This record gives sequence, structure tokens and C-alpha cells, in this order.
Amino acid sequence: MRILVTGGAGFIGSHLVDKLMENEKNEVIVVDNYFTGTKDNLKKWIGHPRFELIRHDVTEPLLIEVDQIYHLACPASPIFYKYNPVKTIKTNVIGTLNMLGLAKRVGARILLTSTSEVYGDPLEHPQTESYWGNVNPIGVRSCYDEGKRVAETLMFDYHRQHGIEIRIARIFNTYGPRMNIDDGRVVSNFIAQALRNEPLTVQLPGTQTRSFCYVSDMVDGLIRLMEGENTGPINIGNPGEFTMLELAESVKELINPEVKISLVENTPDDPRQRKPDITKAKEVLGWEPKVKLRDGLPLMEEDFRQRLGVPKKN
Ligand SMILES: NC(=O)c1ccc[n+]([C@@H]2O[C@H](COP(=O)([O-])OP(=O)(O)OC[C@H]3O[C@@H](n4cnc5c(N)ncnc54)[C@H](O)[C@@H]3O)[C@@H](O)[C@H]2O)c1
Ligand SMILES: O=c1ccn([C@@H]2O[C@H](COP(=O)(O)OP(=O)(O)O[C@H]3OC[C@@H](O)[C@H](O)[C@H]3O)[C@@H](O)[C@H]2O)c(=O)[nH]1
Repeated sequence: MRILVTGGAGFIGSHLVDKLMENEKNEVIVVDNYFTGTKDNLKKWIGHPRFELIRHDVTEPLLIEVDQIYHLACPASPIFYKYNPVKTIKTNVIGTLNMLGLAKRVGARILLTSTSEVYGDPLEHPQTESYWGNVNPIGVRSCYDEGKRVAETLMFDYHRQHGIEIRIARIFNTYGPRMNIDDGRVVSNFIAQALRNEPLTVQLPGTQTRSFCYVSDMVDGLIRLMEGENTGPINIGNPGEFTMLELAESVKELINPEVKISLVENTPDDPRQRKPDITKAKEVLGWEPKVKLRDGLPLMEEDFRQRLGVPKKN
């Protein structure tokens, strides 16, 4: 099986590559433009005979022969996807069109990593796949939210019009080792702040909720979806729901009891609540997450300590 992973030098992509490379029958090709990803995440595979890394921007056409495409390429942290919003839209729309064109030409199955952000600031809680969402089409997050919504539409239109085999995962907040230290997302921010002994920046009001999935569970869910028979969309996430103040308290307790918590300004259109209904993933994929937040945070701490050069005191 020859497998293309777009965005494979990023956080989730590189963990996915590790898992795919465990199967000796797989050849893995990564394309990435290194906007938020790095070769470092893939260093153990560079030079491996079953692995290939190509610097490529998915907004440009790609001509290769593959059997499966995991299409992840897209900046995921709000600070990065808002940095150049027009580029974020191009990545989601033109990038997905290019990957669907490739899937059509070579007859490959393609999986899109969509997002819980397609539900916007949800008025239904928890979110099921049948909920159409509550998205601001002209806000600062729209380049990502609407970009992913169009990407989902393109996937289904290629499926209906050209018979392409598609899979859509709606990923909920995922965390784990290898997140960029200055990624800007909440778990990596809090862990880096706790280790640097800087106040944990809880954005107001602090009562907004998220549900955090450990990256190994996510990768397992994505592979099951690709290998299964259901097109999706399927929510993949951990239904354990926490307020941002609760998350800060957990990081403080587990990593640095001395650290302060400070309330800071939020950004526009921040969703007030988010929690996946994973009934469909359980039924269709036989999947549910195994790693609880309190077990996952220390695994991430270890990786951040090494990269920040902050050893654990005994
Ligand atoms: N991590 C999460 O919580 C989460 C939640 C929902 C959805 N997702 C989706 O999962 C995917 C991976 O997210 P992540 O957390 O690993 O993010 P990430 O930013 O670490 O990885 C994204 C990768 O895509 C690459 N990339 C960006 N634009 C590109 C382009 N135009 N051409 C080629 N490569 C490009 C980046 O360099 C990076 O390596 C994304 O599609 C994201 O939308 C992630
Ligand atoms: O330092 C911080 C950063 C963030 N936050 C809060 O933490 C919550 C989560 O924010 P993040 O930036 O981690 O992520 P978001 O949930 O906004 O977006 C995320 O959701 C779905 C994915 O598709 C996106 O890729 C991902 O970034 C927000 O309520 C935000 O206000 C803080 O309280 N402090």
C-alpha cells in the first residue's frame, strides 16, 4: 500500500506517519510546506527505504501514484490559521480540490481531517454529526471554519459526481507530544507556561469548554476510519469536557503547583462549548478513546521538558 500523508510534518500527521510506518507493507510519502510543521518531527524516518518526504504546497497540483491519501495539510492553531486567512482558504479549497483530483486520477481513497469547528459556536450540545452548525461566515475564524466546510462539500461532490472513495473525520481538540511549543493552542500554551513558571493565560470568561483527545487515540481513530466502509463524517474526539479554568487547575496541580493563573482577553467568536457525541464512532468504527486527560498531560509534559531543557526536580 502506497500512502500519501499531506501535512505529515505536523503534529497529528507525524504521529500518523509513525503508526503507518509500523506496517512493513506500507510505503509512506509525506508532502508538507513546513508552514507549521517541521522535518524534526519525521527525523527518524528520513532515509528509510519505505519513506519519502517532499516539500510541496498542496495549493499546487501534485502528480504521484498512491493508493490512499490522508489529507491533513492545513494550519490548525487559530493564531496560525488567522495569520494569512486568504492562504488558509486556498489551502482548504484549492488544496482539497488538488488532492481530490489526484484521488480521481489514480483511483485512491482519500480521508479529509475536518474539524469540530464546522459546528461553529454550537447551539446543540454535545455535537452529533447531523448538526449543521452555527458558523459566522464573515468572522476572523471563518477562513478555517468555512474553509473546512467547503472542503467537506468538495469531498461529497467528488464522491457523488465521480465515485471517489471518501472518508471525513471531524476531529475535536487533540493534544500530545510534538505540538509546537509556541503553537498557541491551549494545552501546549499551559504546559509551556507551567514549565517556564509564567502565569497560565486563561482567556475570558474561562467557563468555555473543550474536550481533549490524546494523539495516539486520534491516530487510531483515523486509521480505523480509512480502513472501514463508512464515508463519515464521523466525530473523532474524547467526550471528557472541561472548562479552561479546570484545565488550568489540572496543569497547575500536575505540573507546577506554584504557577499563577491569570485571566486575559479572548478573541472574537470563540466557541463557548464543545463536546463530541461519539456514538457513531463507537458503532461504526468500534472506536473510543482510551487516554484520560490526567494521564495524557504528563506524557506531554515529558516531551516539553526535554525540548525546553527543564528537567524534573526530584
Ligand atoms: N489538532 C487538533 O486539535 C485538530 C482539531 C481539528 C482538526 N484538525 C485538523 O488536523 C490536521 C492536522 O492538524 P495538526 O494539529 O497536526 O496541525 P499542524 O499545524 O501541526 O499540522 C499541519 C501541517 O500541514 C502543513 N501545511 C499547512 N499548509 C500547507 C500547505 N498549503 N501545503 C502543504 N502543507 C501544509 C503544515 O506545515 C503542518 O505540517 C489539520 O487539517 C487540522 O485542521 C486538528
Ligand atoms: O492560552 C490560551 C489559549 C487558548 N485558550 C482558550 O482555550 C480554548 C481552546 O483554544 P485553542 O486555541 O486551543 O483551540 P480552539 O478550540 O479554539 O480551536 C481548535 O479547535 C478545533 C481545531 O480544528 C483547531 O485546529 C483547534 O485549534 C479557547 O476557548 C481559548 O479561548 C486559553 O484560555 N488560553
